[in-house]
Formats: sequence, C-alpha cells, structure tokens
Amino acid sequence: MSESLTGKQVLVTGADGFIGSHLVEQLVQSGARVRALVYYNSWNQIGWLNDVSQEVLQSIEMIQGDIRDAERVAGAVEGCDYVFHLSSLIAIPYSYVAARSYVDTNVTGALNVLQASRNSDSLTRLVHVSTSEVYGTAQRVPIDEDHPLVGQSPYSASKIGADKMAESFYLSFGLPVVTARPFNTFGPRQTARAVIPTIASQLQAGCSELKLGALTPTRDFNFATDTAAGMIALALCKQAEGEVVNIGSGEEWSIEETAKLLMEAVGREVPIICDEDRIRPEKSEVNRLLADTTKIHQLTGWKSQVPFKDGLAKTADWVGRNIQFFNAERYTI
Ligand SMILES: Cc1cn([C@H]2C[C@H](O)[C@@H](COP(=O)(O)OP(=O)(O)O[C@H]3O[C@H](C)C(=O)[C@H](O)[C@H]3O)O2)c(=O)[nH]c1=O
Repeated sequence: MSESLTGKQVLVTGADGFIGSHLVEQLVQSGARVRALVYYNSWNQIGWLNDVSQEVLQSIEMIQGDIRDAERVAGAVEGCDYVFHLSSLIAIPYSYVAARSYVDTNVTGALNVLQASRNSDSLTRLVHVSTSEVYGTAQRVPIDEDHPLVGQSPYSASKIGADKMAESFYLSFGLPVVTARPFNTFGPRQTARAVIPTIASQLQAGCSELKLGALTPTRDFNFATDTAAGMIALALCKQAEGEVVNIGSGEEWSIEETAKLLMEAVGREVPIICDEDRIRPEKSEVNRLLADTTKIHQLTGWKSQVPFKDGLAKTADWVGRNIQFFNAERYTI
C-alpha cells in the first residue's frame, strides 16, 4: 500500500461537515485529488464555513448528493483509491424523535458506501467513520476497542448497525475497510449542537449565566485537526485493514471542568445554571467516555498533538469571531 496520498483520488462523504472540512483541508495539503460528496453544499450557503480557503475549495471536485441515494453514491465512489465515509446524522437528541431517519441515513447510507466500494476496481482503502457513542457509558476505562457496544440512544444504535455492516463487508467480501472510532471532536466550525461551542458561544455573546445540562458527564475531547490526522493515518496503514480503531486524546474532562477552562480562555467568569431542557433521559445519557488509544498508536504512531487548553482557546477565539452565526438560545439538546 502507498504511504502517501499524493496524486491519489480520494472521496470524502460529509465533506462539508465539521470534521469533514478539516479532513478535506489536510487531504488537499497532502496532495490528494479530493472529491467531496456534500448534502447541503453548506460551504457555499453558510458563511461561517468561509474560513476554508478558496484555494482548497477550488481544488476539490464537489458533488452534491444524498448518502441515501445509492446511485449517486456509486457515481461518487467510482475511480477512487480512498474513501472516507463521514456523512451521518449526528445529533443525539434528534434521534429520540426521528429514529427511523437515523437508520436511513446512518445504516443505509453506510451500506450504500460499502456496496459501491465493493464494486470498485480501484479502491485501496475505505475508512468508515464510527463514534465513541457506540460504547455507551464506560463499563471500564480506558475504553478499548473490545469494550461492549451499547445502544444507549437511537443514534448510537444506528452507528452500531453501520459498524456491523462494515465488519460484515470485511468478513464476507474482504473489503479493505477500517472502522475509525473518534471520541468527542471539537474545534473551529463546530456548531452549537455540541457542548464546547454551546458554552463558548454563550460566553462570547456576553451571557450573565451559563446554561448547561448535566455537569458531571466526562468526555475524551480531541481537537479536529488531530481527529482528521488520525483518520488519514488509518487510511495509510496496511495493518489496520479490517480493524476497529479508537481516535481520542486519552484525557478525560467533565463538562463542568470544560466550562471553567472555557471561562478562563474567554476571560469571563459567570455562574453555571442547570437548564432542565438540556438534560437527556437518565438512562440514555452517556456518563463517561475515555479512549484507550494504544491501538492507533501502535498501528500508525499517531498521537493527538493539540493540548486541550490550546484547542479550547482556538475554538473560543473562532466562535468569538463568528458569533453572528450562533444563537445561544436557539440550541437545546
Ligand atoms: C450540547 C450540550 C451538551 N451538554 C452535555 C450533554 C453531554 O453530557 C455532554 C456532551 O454533549 P455533546 O452533544 O457535545 O456530545 P455527545 O453527547 O458526547 O455526542 C457527540 O459526540 C459523539 C462522539 C457523537 O458521535 C455525537 O454525534 C455527538 O453528538 O454535554 C450540555 O449539558 N449542554 C449542551 O448544551
């Protein structure tokens, strides 16, 4: 397998999403020919993604399409050496009210990518992107890849379904797929759907109190450029074929600690109040996530590079410069 992506044809599904945009930037920098399958085409429609440079945007081939559309997906995969499948419905709260749409997009969408990849003559590697959410609340820490899978939300269940479909295509057909399991990714361009931009946007908007849900859950937060680099490392690693591999920082922070660090980063201290509307059903809340990153390090040498506090400072700064696109009151979980 090649050790470089230079000159390779690469497809990224969900390329206009938060992690996808960082991945595309790194792929372009590495000399890959990038094709982007985008749903909303939000690079053009939402101004806040304008900080992806024109140079990057102009160098990629953009295909607008729905991951549920098997024919469109097959066309996008055609001729590609590498495929990164990121396109998913990702909000946990919405999965409580629209479980079927999570099956349609996350399971059927993944199946479409797997089928198209299986039919491809050119494919070297498919990176199927999963999530740490499939583990549910940690039964032991740190969470390695053999940790039980728990459908703690319909979102989690849909991602478990997709991961198992990927596994089946490796075991049944020898498809060269690796399942990447990123823990909580954060950084510039993430919307207030996730907790770090939710906090940063309230602080940057000048709130007198910070509205949060549960304060005690912990997460393994990983900066977006590190997550993207981990995915690329897995694409290029021969030994990763057929494997499931965590991507995380190996550090654990509670939501309360995260809020306090963000207050330091922004330079404003305000009281934290519990907003009942933001509390998830008790048994569905994932209370603890901490990655065991031994496997990815042993396979590829990858380790996260951006310290948590530095990543928070960069994120808070980005949110501050783009505050017009956030409405702290609008987003609840
Ligand atoms: C948005 C928000 C969240 N929270 C709490 C709820 C959770 O206990 C914690 C983290 O929530 P967040 O939505 O940022 O992340 P996860 O619930 O871990 O899920 C996210 O990260 C995984 C890996 C995915 O795969 C999901 O797609 C993605 O949604 O903060 C609040 O208290 N208030 C808020 O306004």
